[in-house]
Order: sequence, then structure tokens, then C-alpha cells
Amino acid sequence: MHLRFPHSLRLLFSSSKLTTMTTQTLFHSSPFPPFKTTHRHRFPHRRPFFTVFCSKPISRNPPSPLRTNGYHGDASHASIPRPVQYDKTPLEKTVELQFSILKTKLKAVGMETELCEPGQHNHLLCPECLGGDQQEKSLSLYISPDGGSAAWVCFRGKCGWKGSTQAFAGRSSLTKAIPVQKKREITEEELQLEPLCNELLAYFSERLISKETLERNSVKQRRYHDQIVIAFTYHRNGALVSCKYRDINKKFWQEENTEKILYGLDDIVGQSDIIIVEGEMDKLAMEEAGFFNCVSVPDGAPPSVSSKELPSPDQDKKYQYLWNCKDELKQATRVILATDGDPPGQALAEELARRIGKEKCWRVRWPKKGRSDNCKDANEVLMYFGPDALKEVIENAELYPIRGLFNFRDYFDEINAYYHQTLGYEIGVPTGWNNLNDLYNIVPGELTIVTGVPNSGKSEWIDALLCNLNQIAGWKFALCSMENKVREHARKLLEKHLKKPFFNARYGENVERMSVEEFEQGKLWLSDTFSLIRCEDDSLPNISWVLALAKAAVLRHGVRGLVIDPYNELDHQRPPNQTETEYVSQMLTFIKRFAQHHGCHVWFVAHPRQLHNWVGGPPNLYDISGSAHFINKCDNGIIIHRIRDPEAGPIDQVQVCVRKVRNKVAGTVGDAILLYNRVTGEYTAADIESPADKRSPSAIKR
Ligand SMILES: Nc1ncnc2c1ncn2[C@@H]1O[C@H](COP(=O)(O)OP(=O)(O)OP(=O)(O)O)[C@@H](O)[C@H]1O
Repeated sequence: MHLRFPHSLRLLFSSSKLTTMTTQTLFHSSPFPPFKTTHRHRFPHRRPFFTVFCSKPISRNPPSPLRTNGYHGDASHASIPRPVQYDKTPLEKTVELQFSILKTKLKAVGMETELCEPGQHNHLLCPECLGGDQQEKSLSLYISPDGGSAAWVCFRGKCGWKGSTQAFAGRSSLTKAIPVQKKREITEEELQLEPLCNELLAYFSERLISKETLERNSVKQRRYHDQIVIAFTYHRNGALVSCKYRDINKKFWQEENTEKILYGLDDIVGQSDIIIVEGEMDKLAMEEAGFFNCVSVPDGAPPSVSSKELPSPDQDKKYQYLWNCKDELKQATRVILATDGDPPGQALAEELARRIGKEKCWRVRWPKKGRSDNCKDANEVLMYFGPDALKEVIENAELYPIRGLFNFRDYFDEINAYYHQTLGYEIGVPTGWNNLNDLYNIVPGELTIVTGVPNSGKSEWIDALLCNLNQIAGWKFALCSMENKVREHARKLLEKHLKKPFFNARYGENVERMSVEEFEQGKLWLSDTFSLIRCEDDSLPNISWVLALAKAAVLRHGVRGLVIDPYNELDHQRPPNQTETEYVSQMLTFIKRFAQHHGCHVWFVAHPRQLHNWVGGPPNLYDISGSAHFINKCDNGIIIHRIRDPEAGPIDQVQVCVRKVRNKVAGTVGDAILLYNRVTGEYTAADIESPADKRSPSAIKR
């Protein structure tokens, strides 16, 4: 992609001499540097309590020093000198005690209360402003007649410190007392604001901010000795409420003791759609793109999102401007957060959205301006690409993300991959037995519960399935088969893989055993294909332990399947207040989460409960010991069944009863017959109609 020249540069080229001169002039005589960088607002800390704190109530205690209470008449006794011998009443003793505690608290914040009396107004030196140059006693302190509470206010206009406390308030409000300064009423004349000089107009023009926009927003200038600074005027209902200045060093400061509000506040009154930007320049830029319904925050962006809970409005000092404008913001149904694209800008968007309500917030994506970097803010888009591009950015604003709330659009990449089958195995891997092809295919991320009466061949069948999957799709597996000795498990897997018996033993039926070479090659295959999850000591592993190791096997060896065989060999200790049903449900949730997160298929072997009156048929999935959740929560439910009694039928026949398939892409319920080769442990598809075509009523099709 070609880098486009900023509009301002094009402007420079189109009238190069004039504009270059202007730029040069600005470099030297204008108080403003050229536009290369965008600013991040930083207010110099001018005094310990800046105006943002001022609108805060002083204390949680009612700050009404003049309010009387029921003690007023009685307690006046406390101010009358008493004879020494006089026995104090309980009330008087209480007053004395309270007052002495109160005095200690007041003294702690610098008030000289020795001469103060309860029930009176006292004039003291204000510990906050020390009475200014004149050192006047400007602090009016009122102590309640019962000596239990005090409230004060400094009448000096520049101070205005207010507060209150109680002798026995759990936490003294003294420590919370915050100076509240009366908001000044200001005028342009008083601030000596002037129309912008030509140099400043040229400076704005370089940023594509027109004179008309500047005038509409009453952008002014102010002289400080030999310096001229920009004055951004803040209005509410047309009246000037504050003014923010920007000097040559891109330093910002605001008129003291003025209310913090959004810049351009009057422009959003009654608007249902509003835009919030991070700086005054961006507000002006938005206007150039035709968006008047835009305001700027007055204080720039925080370095990061606060990890704390949202404070209450009166404690929310940094964002007090939002609360001061809550009535105007409340009317909006759609708030587009067009803050800077850098991390602080995004943190600001999050802080704004937290307060405004994410459900009505939208956010913008700033366009690329180079190969790798994006435009940072509205003014940069205006300068690089012009007003139409900025308009497009706003028109393409997207919903502000809310954690946990999604749209299908958010998943289109995944859905596309599913449709085009680009990830592989979307419709499952076949088992390798063609009579099972329609019934059961193995989809990554699913959970299959396998059950069957003891010795039915569950483990054997799963092993054979894994061998097939390895052969068909090259999958690797993690085996957590606690019942199997490792060497026996190796034997069974090798026999299936090499299709030869491990030994020349009874079961070998004169079939030649695997050769040493085949055995050695088989060992390599075993090592390459399987990871073993085993508890080396005597203790039983719990499900978390198994899943943690399975995760390691996924990440280390890329396994695509996990076998947990069987359920009852795991440690299932549960909290005393948890039922087995709740426990099983939670455990299966963990397993499913693991499966989905790692795209790993999990086979979980669970035994049926003891079957009384068992007549030799396949058990029901609801017979699984422990909980109905096994069948409720699994994606696939399979019962392995075989005939044991030669009189009842051929004993090499194995019935694979697919009783539940949640995902129709993976298969459907039904039975298939496999033939078991006792010599090699292999299974082959039998071309025999399954007895289950009588279909069990318990079959579940979802
Ligand atoms: N169809 C079959 N015919 C004959 N023997 C079989 C058949 N299927 C499995 N076997 C044998 O039954 C034994 C037990 O098999 P397997 O361990 O797979 O059963 P299981 O159902 O997992 O048992 P358990 O319930 O004890 O975990 C093995 O020796 C296996 O060779």
C-alpha cells in the first residue's frame, strides 16, 4: 500500500511558498511547534487540590453546621462557667467527653480550638489557606451544643475549604475533608481572551481546521507576557464555564476553580448519537468531517485501565467531568468512542464505556497510514486522508465489545473455516470400520462416553480405534489407562498395529509372532504415537491432574485424542456439600472444556452400575454408575457389547451400540457388528445385520 501524503502536505505543495513561509514563521514566532506529533494531555499539577475535586461533597455527615438539634436549649449550659464543686449531670459529662475528643480531632487538622465553645460559631485561622496574605480568620467553625460534632467553612473565595466531623463518628470525616472551592464565574473579557491571530489560524489550517470551525467553537488566544497560547473555551448552555490553554510546549492547563465538563458540551444536547474524542483538536477535526455532535474529554487519557471497581460518582475524581455532564450524556442512545488508537486512548475508551454503559457504546478503527502503523486520532485521519475518510471511520464504528456477549460475526473466521473444512476433520475422522461410517465419526473437541459390562472389550475396542485413527489421519494420543500395565498395553497395541501376536503363546493359534525387527519398529511407532499419563506413586490421580498432563501432551506432542479408562480409577473425592451428581457434572464440564479448547477428542470409559437381573443384553447408557450426567453431557455415547455364551451366538461378534450422537455431522444412533480377532486383537467389520436394528427404546438421537 502506498503511503499517501497528508492533506496538509498537499496543501503545502499546492501553495508551497506561502505555506512554507507560514510554517517557518510558526516555527520561530508562533508559540506552536509544527504538527508532527499528536499530544497527550497532561495537566501541570498546579496546586494540591485541583478543581476536579471541587464538586465533591465535603463529608458524608450532613454539612449543616447551623442546623439545630434537640439539645440546643439544654446544652447551652455547657457554655456557662460552673462552680468547681458542682456535680455534673450525666448529660454534661457526655458533652465534656465528646467535646474533648472533638477538639483533639480538630487540632489534628490544624485548628486552634482552645477558645472555642460548643453551640457557638468560632472564627479561626484556616489551616488550609492560613488566611491568605492578610492572615484573616476566615474559617467559621461551628460546634454543636452537645460538643459531638463540628462543621466549618473558609469564607475566603480562593480557599472555600469545608468539612465536618463527629466526636464519635467511626471514621473521622476530618481525614476525608476535602477543600471545595466555589466555582468561579468567568467571562472572556476577564480572561482577556482575544481572537486568534493569523499565525494561529495558519497553525490550525495546517491541521485542516478551518476558521469557520474555530469561530463556531470560540477558540481564542491569550497573551501571557511575550507568549501567546491557544484558549479552548468550555461552554454550558452558551455560558463560558471554563477555559483550557495550550502553550508552545504543548502543555495544557485549565482555569482554576472552574467546572470540569466535556469540550463542546452544548453540541451534544438532545443528540441521540454522540462522539467522544480525546482532545479538543479531534473535536474540531470531527466538525470538519461534518460531525457536530462531538465532545472531547478535558483531561486526556489514563495510562491504563484501572483494575479497581468503579468508584461512586462522588469518588470518581478523574472522570468527574462525565458526572458533571451526565444529563447531556444520558440522552444519547449511541455513544461512539473515538479515542486515540494507542494503549492510553484505548484505556480511556474502556473507562468511558464502563461509566456510560458498554451496551450503548461503539468504537472506531483508525485506518492504516503506513505499512504497519495506524492513524492515531481523528485529526490525523483528517490530515492524512481528508474529511471523507474520517466520516467513513465514524460510519463504520462497531459495537463496543462486552465480555461474554458476541455476535456470529465475531466467529465468521471460524465458521468460514468450518464451511471450507480448512482445519480438517470438521465432519469427523471415520473409525476405519465401514459399517460404522454412518454411525460414528470422530470429531476433534468432542467427548465420547464408552460403557459396557465388565470384560465386554471396551478397552480393546478403543485401542483398535486409536490404531485405525493413527493409520487414517496420523493422530497421536494421550492414554490415561490406569488398569493396564504398561507392558501389556504395549503388547495389545503392537499386536493391533503389526497384526501379529506378541508371543507364540496359547492365544497365538500358530500365527507367527512379530519378529524382533517388527517389534523394534513397533516400539518406535508406540513412542511416536502415544503419551502415557500415569501416576507413579500409589495415590489415585484426580481429573485436574489428568487434564493438566493431557494439555502438556497436546502442546508438546500434538496429541488429538485422550483416553481416560476407566472413570472409577480416578480419585473422586469431593467436598462434603457436593452430591455425586453435581461432582460428575462438574468433572464432565472440565473434560469438555479441555476437549473443546484443545481440539482434542476425549474417550471416557465408565462402568455401568451393578446390573441385577442382567440377562446378557447390552446395558443402557442410563445404567452408568454415578450419574445420568454421563449420558446428558457427552457428545457421543457408545456401548460395547459381546456375546459370552457360545450357545447364544457367535462369541467373536462385538456389538458397537451407538446410543447417542449429538452432532449429526458425526453420525447417528445405530448398531454395527465387528468381528474380534482374539490372536491379534484386531476388529473387522462384519457384514451382518445388527440385532440392534430392533433399536433400543433408550437410544437417544439428538
Ligand atoms: N469379542 C471378544 N471375544 C473374546 N474376547 C474378547 C472380546 N473382546 C474382548 N475380549 C477380551 O476380553 C478381555 C477384556 O477386554 P477389555 O479389557 O477390553 O474389556 P473391558 O470391557 O475394558 O473390561 P473392564 O470392564 O474390566 O474394563 C481381554 O482379554 C480381551 O482380549
